[in-house]
Amino acid sequence: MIEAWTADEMRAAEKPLLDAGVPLMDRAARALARTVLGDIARRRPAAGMPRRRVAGSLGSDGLPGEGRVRPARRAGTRAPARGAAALLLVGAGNNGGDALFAGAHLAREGVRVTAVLVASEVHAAGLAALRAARAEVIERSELRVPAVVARAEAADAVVDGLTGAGSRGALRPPAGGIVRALADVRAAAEAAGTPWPWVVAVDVPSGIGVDDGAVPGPVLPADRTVAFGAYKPGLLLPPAAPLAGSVTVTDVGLGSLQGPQFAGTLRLEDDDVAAVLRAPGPRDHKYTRGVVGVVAGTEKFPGAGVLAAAGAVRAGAGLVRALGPVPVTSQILSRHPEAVTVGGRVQSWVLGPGIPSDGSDAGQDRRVYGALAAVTGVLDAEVTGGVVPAVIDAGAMAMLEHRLPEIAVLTPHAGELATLMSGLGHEVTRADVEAEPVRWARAAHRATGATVLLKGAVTVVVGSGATYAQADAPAWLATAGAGDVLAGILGTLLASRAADVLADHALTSRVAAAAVVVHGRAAALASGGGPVTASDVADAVPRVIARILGGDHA
Ligand SMILES: NC(=O)C1=CN([C@@H]2O[C@H](COP(=O)(O)OP(=O)(O)OC[C@H]3O[C@@H](n4cnc5c(N)ncnc54)[C@H](O)[C@@H]3O)[C@@H](O)[C@H]2O)[C@@H](O)CC1
Ligand SMILES: Nc1ncnc2c1ncn2[C@@H]1O[C@H](COP(=O)(O)OP(=O)(O)O)[C@@H](O)[C@H]1O
Ligand SMILES: [K+]
Repeated sequence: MIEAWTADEMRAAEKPLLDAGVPLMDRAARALARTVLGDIARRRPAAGMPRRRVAGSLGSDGLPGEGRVRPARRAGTRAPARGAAALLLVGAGNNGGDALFAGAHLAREGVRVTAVLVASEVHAAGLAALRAARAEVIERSELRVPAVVARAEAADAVVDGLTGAGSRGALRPPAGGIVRALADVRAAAEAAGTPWPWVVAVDVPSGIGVDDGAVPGPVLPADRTVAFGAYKPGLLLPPAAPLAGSVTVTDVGLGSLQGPQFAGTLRLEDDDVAAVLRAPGPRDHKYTRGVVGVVAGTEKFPGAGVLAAAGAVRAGAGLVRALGPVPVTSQILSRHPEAVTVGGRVQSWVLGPGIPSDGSDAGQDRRVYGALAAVTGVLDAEVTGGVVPAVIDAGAMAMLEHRLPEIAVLTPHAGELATLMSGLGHEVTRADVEAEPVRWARAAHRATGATVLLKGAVTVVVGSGATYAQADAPAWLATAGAGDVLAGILGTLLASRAADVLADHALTSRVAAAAVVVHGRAAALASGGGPVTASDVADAVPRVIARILGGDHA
């Protein structure tokens, strides 16, 4: 499990260490420099490769004689980053201090380092160390944006040490102007397929909301972020998370300290998902494993029913009851003959994929209302079979009449969340939700009572406890029907854990996050770097679950 620490939690944890004289910044800077050196070396294979050295002249055949070839030096024994250029963007605080000390290490390794001081006062000891290592310094008073951009373009690596955990709001000038210019040039280079230096962010990409993942102004997207001590929430949460590139957490000595007291922002890893998945034992039978009721698909959109059923079946439901008009259920049966199309008790519901709320659905809306009565407990258990968890997707989100329990999971994408919240009296557009997904997912949880799973490149799950932020899927997953498969997978996981989530409603968000991981991993496995269909994703689910349960992580 990845557990993020907020800026305040980091400060509280580091204080006793700093008071005791633990050299946190020195450790941070060394780790940062090591990472930058490694990245530069990897990106300059010619410099890092062992080189055979030929002595004397060639033989008459044009080849050097064996005796005249000196053995290659082992890779890594030369300083592969020697002669490379690094540009440091240095802000006023400790984040800039980390960059300056790291720059001194880089300069001693033979890297040509230029530090751009973006504040009039920077970390004094760091600047002294950098000057002692004979790096070049561009003072705040000499700053010209075009010249900084030109330096960046000529560099092998850019180290972003403008702001870290002490950042507040959008980057102010001149940092903001420089970052906007660099981000624009980077975007243009990427669009044109031209090379651009490797960007390493110190602790966080400067300008992101450290605690909430906001992107209030310009941010230079990083290829790698070297985070000190722990992930910060903004490295996990959208929309900032993708700007961090790949995140390396460096232990600066906080490792043994207690983490956050309250569950804040979490990301599940495979071991955590394995603990949620319930593999059947010898005493299990299909009813103990969990029966999933699927009300999905209409004559207009039968495929959504097929895909939701596929997700449920492939994720290991004991039984899937697919309910709907014959033209839908016959298609589901032809693809999934193991499903049954008669009603009966279920341990979870999957409601809404492929059901428009325009009255054209041959009774699917009535089935959804009936199931929602079971989920909310507004009808007697003797009528409904009792309260069970549910996935409420697509059209079913427009049919809510009562406050929901946390065991109900709403699964909107940003557009659907905007519609849902607008219906509840909040003026909110899709763009608003995309700009502040966690804020609006939390608002939806408060307004409806349900667990809210907001889909996107980073999917967030919000209930009464921690916020989960999962980024397990390739962008190829953004394809029609992928959400229907997720609804089915989640229905099966909720059915298998129904007793647990009924006993502790707050567990629902963890089960939902686990379903997102299974779905994302299945997309990655099915994709292999290329396009996927929603059906491919469903087909890959059994292999992904086997790998996760077997500890053979996909
Ligand atoms: N917690 C840890 O374990 C460690 C933390 N260290 C570093 O310390 C950093 C935190 O240092 P600080 O508390 O000094 O904070 P920062 O270095 O993040 O930033 C504070 C400075 O940035 C300026 N600033 C803030 N918001 C700005 C904005 N929007 N536009 C322009 N300037 C802005 C402030 O005026 C202030 O001068 C961490 O991110 C990390 O890099 C490391 O040195 C050592 C290990
Ligand atoms: N850029 C992206 N990268 C990774 N996954 C994505 C991206 N965009 C969307 N997804 C995922 O693809 C799925 C799309 O689901 P949804 O929007 O409900 O589509 P549909 O209604 O067609 O099934 C969700 O699981 C979502 O998290
Ligand atoms: K930074």
